[in-house]
Amino acid sequence: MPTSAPAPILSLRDAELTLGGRVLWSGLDLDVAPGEFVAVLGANGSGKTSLLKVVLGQHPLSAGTATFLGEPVHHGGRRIGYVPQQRLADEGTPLRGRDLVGLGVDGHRWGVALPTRARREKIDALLAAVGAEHYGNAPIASLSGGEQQRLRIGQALAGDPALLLCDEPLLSLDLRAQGVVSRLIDDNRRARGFGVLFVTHDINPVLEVVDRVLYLAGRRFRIGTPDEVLRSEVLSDLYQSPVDVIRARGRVVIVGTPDQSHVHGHDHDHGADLP
Ligand SMILES: Nc1ncnc2c1ncn2[C@@H]1O[C@H](COP(=O)(O)OP(=O)(O)OP(=O)(O)O)[C@@H](O)[C@H]1O
Repeated sequence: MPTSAPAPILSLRDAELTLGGRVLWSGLDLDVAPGEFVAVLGANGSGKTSLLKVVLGQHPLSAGTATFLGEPVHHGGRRIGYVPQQRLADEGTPLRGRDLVGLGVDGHRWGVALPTRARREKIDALLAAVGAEHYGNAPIASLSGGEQQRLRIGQALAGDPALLLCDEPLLSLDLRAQGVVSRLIDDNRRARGFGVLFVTHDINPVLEVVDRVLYLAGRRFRIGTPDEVLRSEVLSDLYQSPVDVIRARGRVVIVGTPDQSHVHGHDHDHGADLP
């Protein structure tokens, strides 16, 4: 008997987003299945972060629908984890690693505090899930970018998300930490079955773990596997100008997009992230 595909956790239908009088994208159809890892790529200003904000109920669509677990998306919806685009913690912040994770635990209790011991055990379990048990008591400002990102992911997992939204979580991390954080998200989505919508300007650190890519450019988009989307003819058509996609040593390099800073694959070779 044929088995039917599981219902998507997130569905956008004929979705259009207008911000500041400008249409960022339109006609967007996107389904994210349970456990699926979707990377969101595209030029600066193409509306990647804004897509996450639509899912968070912070930006209303100008047309179409967006549903999460069968209900229209809305602000403050439960079971969506969010790792925001943020720089490293300020020097002098008094928060320890476990306090950061604890904010996630408390944030999902809707005013009903957990007993102290249960709360501590939950935080310990989350620290272990992200491999951060050794620095739970360290002030977060003393931790590396990769260590802080682990804690942020632990915080985002506190609400048992069905969907994890990540906005450039690898920014400012070195190559090794990018690999560690990517694997951590991948391991947890496999173990816990949540879907992932992962905004990134560089596909390479997650190329091996993504199921599909959503590429936004010039109000339009393409969705498919990396092999289907990251092709010269597909991106040239999307950008309406010649773009070359080069595969070299397992990496994808995209050359010729109108947005000059958006060149995948060059940045890490030089050990620095482009903005
Ligand atoms: N609240 C808002 N009101 C008006 N315009 C906005 C608002 N939020 C974002 N924008 C504009 O919408 C466009 C898309 O922004 P967004 O942050 O989604 O792009 P992005 O694809 O994530 O870009 P980047 O790769 O540079 O982070 C930008 O031109 C931005 O200035």
